[in-house]
Amino acid sequence: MTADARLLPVDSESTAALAATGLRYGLVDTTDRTAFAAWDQADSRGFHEGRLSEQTIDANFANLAYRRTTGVWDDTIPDAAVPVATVSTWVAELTVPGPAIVPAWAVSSVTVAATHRRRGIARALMEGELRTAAAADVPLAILTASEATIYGRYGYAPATTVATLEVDRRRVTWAGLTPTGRVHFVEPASARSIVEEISARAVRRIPGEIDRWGGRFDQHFGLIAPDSDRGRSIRTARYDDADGTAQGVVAFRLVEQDPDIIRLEVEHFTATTDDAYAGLWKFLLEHDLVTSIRARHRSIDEPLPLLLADRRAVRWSEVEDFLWVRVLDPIATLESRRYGSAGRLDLEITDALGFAAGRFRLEVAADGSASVTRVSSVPDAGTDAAAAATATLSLPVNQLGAIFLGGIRPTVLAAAALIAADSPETLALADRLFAAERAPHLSIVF
Ligand SMILES: CC(=O)SCCNC(=O)CCNC(=O)[C@H](O)C(C)(C)COP(=O)(O)OP(=O)(O)OC[C@H]1O[C@@H](n2cnc3c(N)ncnc32)[C@H](O)[C@@H]1OP(=O)(O)O
Repeated sequence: MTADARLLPVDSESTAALAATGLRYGLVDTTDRTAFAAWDQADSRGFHEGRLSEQTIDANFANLAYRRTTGVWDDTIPDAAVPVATVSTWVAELTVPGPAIVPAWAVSSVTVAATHRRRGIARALMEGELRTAAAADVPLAILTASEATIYGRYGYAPATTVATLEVDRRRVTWAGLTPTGRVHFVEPASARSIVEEISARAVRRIPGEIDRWGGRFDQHFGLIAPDSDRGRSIRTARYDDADGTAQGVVAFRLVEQDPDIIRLEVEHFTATTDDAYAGLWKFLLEHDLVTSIRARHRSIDEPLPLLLADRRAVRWSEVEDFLWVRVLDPIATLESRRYGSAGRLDLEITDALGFAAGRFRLEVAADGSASVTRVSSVPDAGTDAAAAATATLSLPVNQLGAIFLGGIRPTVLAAAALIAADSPETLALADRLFAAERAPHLSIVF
């Protein structure tokens, strides 16, 4: 794999397709602040956000310059320095069941200007980035989607689910374990100075999480504009275990909707242990005067309700698809994770873009490790008795991405006719194999 994906040239096929319509596809020089600022403003406009302040551009320039930053320019428009389309990508570390880590081509900032939409620009960019990722030997691509209808056509499918959690604090009686450590209020800059190390440990425990970048913590902790109303409203606290080692960080703000209704909004929550998880939640719930606590992008199998005397004090809403996965290399992708049981399964994969198409044999050992080989798509029973006898799951590449992290069972996808198995036993085997140690969860938008 390339050491610096940022510098790989843009895909030649997409360059030619866009040039045929008078558009120029290229990389942004992320050492050039002026060029980066034009791209950053286009990205913000594409997401219907306001003009970025110089302070925000400075922060993005400092934090996001490591990414592969691409744009499409139309030299015939008045403000030709501002791209009419944007995408940024980087090689992230995705945690997979095991847990283990696999490099993933993270795709973000996909925008096309309202003046240039629906003429194939996004398709050229999405397909171009997939070809670049595959050529760089990155086994899969990932994204979080603004709409659920955009990315299936490129071979992505949702692999994790998130929900918003809201606690009615007046109903709370703590009934869970007694945390062994202590919570300390710390200033945001102090929390920021320790969170990277704590977060690195936390995300490696949870399939579906990716490694973080500094700017995301700055946002959560209000440090991009610390003197703004939002910056000043952020409170941060640290959880130290019984030995005094920091094991968690939380950032939150209090929103007064009415003198009698005060909501505590969780902006950031990292815990590396069950003890730290309980300690930080107990602390948040112990805020007198607060009526409710709201946290977005939480896992659907949070233990929080089980720590309270009245589990219905916790309500869930906005249960949505979150991390989308697109497999490019089935062998490297499937071999990167551990499986729920031993067994052998053939996967007959279709892929309109060609990357992952073929028949692949997944053989899982007793320790959950896998070896994957490409086998003939048309097995000859005479010469390949194993292929003829092997349980076979037939699926489009999207659905391979869906089941990869163990977030949805093959049986459920088969019930929706999205995948097919040669027998009910094959489906049951696929369910057992792809089961993960916990529900996969990504807790940030990117
Ligand atoms: C990972 C992320 O960054 S998620 C963020 C995505 N971006 C946004 O939501 C910002 C606002 N939206 C936009 O900027 C644009 O509308 C985009 C990027 C979603 C689409 O850009 P366009 O250049 O118009 O798309 P393009 O013309 O290439 O369309 C390609 C295909 O996607 C379809 N499509 C495009 N946008 C949408 C949409 N919003 N919903 C459903 N289908 C869509 C098109 O119909 C077309 O279908 P087909 O080729 O299968 O017939």
